[in-house]
Amino acid sequence: MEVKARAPGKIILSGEHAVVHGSAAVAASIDLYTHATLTFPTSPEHEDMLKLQLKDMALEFSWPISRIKLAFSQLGVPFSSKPTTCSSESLKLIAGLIEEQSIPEAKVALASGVSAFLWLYTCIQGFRPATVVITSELPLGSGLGSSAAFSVAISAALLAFSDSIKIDLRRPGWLDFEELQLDLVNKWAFEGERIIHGKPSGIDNTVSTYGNMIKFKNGNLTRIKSSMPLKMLITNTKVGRNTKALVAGVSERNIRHPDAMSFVFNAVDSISKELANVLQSPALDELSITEREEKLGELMEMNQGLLQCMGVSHASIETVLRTTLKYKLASKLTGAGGGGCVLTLLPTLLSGTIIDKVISELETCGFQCLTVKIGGNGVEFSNGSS
Ligand SMILES: Nc1ncnc2c1ncn2[C@@H]1O[C@H](COP(=O)(O)OP(=O)(O)O)[C@@H](O)[C@H]1O
Ligand SMILES: C[C@@](O)(CCOP(=O)(O)O)CC(=O)O
Ligand SMILES: [Mg+2]
Repeated sequence: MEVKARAPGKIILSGEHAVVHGSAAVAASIDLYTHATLTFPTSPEHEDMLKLQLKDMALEFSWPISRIKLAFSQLGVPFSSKPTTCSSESLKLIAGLIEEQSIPEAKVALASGVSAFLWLYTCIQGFRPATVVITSELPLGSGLGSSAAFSVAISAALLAFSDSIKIDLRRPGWLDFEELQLDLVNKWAFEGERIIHGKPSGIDNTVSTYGNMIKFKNGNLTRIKSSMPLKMLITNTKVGRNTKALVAGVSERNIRHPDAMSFVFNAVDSISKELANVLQSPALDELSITEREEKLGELMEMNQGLLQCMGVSHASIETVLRTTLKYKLASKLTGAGGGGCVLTLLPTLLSGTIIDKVISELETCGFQCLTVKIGGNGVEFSNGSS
C-alpha cells in the first residue's frame, strides 16, 4: 500500500511578515515541489517501526512504535480526526524522541521539520508502522516555502490513507483532491507550519495547498486570476536563515514601536491590495502591460523599503538589489528575508541578452539564479506509479 503526494513551493509577491500582523499579502505557487511517499509495511520485519527518510539530506530516522506509544502515554493518544495544535508539553515529548536520533550538528535545523512530521503522523495515523520518504526540489530555509510544502505534502499523504478522506487510487498520474479535502489538508498543514514557524500567518500552506495565485488576509484567501504574464527571476543569496527567528524579530520590533509599525503594516496592506488589482485589471494592449509592469515594479520596491523598516533585509539582499537596479530592474526579498531569495521582475519586453547579463553578474557574486513557472497546481496525489 503506497500513496504519494507532492506540494509546491511559493513566492510572496508582496506582504510577507506584515501578513502575520493582519495585512494582506499576495503569493503564487511555483513549479518546485516537495514529495512525500507513505508506505505501510507488508513484511513482518518492519511491523513495529515508524521510519522517516529525508532522501536529499541522506538522513533516516526510525522509532519503534512501542517507543512512540510510551512517549505519548503521559499525555494520551493525540490521534484525532480534527486538526489539532501541538501543545508545548507534546512538543517536549517529541523533542525527546528526536534527541534519541542524534541529528548531525550541521543539520540541526531539520529538527523542527521532524517534530512537525511526528505530530502530524501520530495525530492522523496513530501508532501504525509505516515508512515515509521525503524528497524536495526546494532549497530549505530560503524563503520559497519549503516548510509549508513539507507540511502540506505530509498531511496530504497521511490523510489520503485515513478515514477522513476517501480517494480513488486506481487512476494513474497526479490527481487533484476535492475542495473539502483540500480544506482539511490545509488545516493540518497549518498545524505543521506552527511547529516550524512558531507564529505562521498560514499564507504559505494555503498557497501550497490550493496553488495558483492568492491574496491572503487574516486567514482568508481570495483567488487571483492574473490577466498579465508574470516572469520573475529568483536569486538565492544562499545565506541561510530561519523563518521562526525572523518572524519573532519583527514581533519584538512591533512591541518596541507599536505606533510606527502599525503604519508600516498598513502601508504593506495597501501595497498588496494595489498589486492584486494591477494583476487582475483587464488586459488591453501591449502598452498597458508595460504600464502595469512599471506599477508592479514600483510596488515591489516600496514593499522592499518597508521590509527594510521591519529589519529583515540583509547585506546579501542589498547586493542583489544594487545589481538589478543597474539594469533598471525592480527587486524585493521574498519569504522571511535575512538572506534567502530575492525576486526580480523581468518585464515582457526585456531582451534575453540583458537577462543573461544580470544573471551572470549575480552568479559572479556567488548567488544562484532560478527561473520558475508561476501559479501552477497546488497539492496533488498519486498511487505511486508516476
Ligand atoms: N524536505 C524537508 N525535510 C525536512 N525538513 C524540512 C524539509 N523542508 C523543510 N523542512 C523544515 O523547514 C525548515 C525550513 O523552513 P523555514 O525556515 O520556514 O524556511 P522556508 O520555508 O523558506 O524554506 C527546515 O529547517 C526544516 O525544519
Ligand atoms: C515571513 C512569512 O510571512 C513568510 C515566511 O516564508 P518562508 O518560510 O521564508 O518561505 C511568515 C508567515 O507568513 O508565516
Ligand atoms: Mg517556511
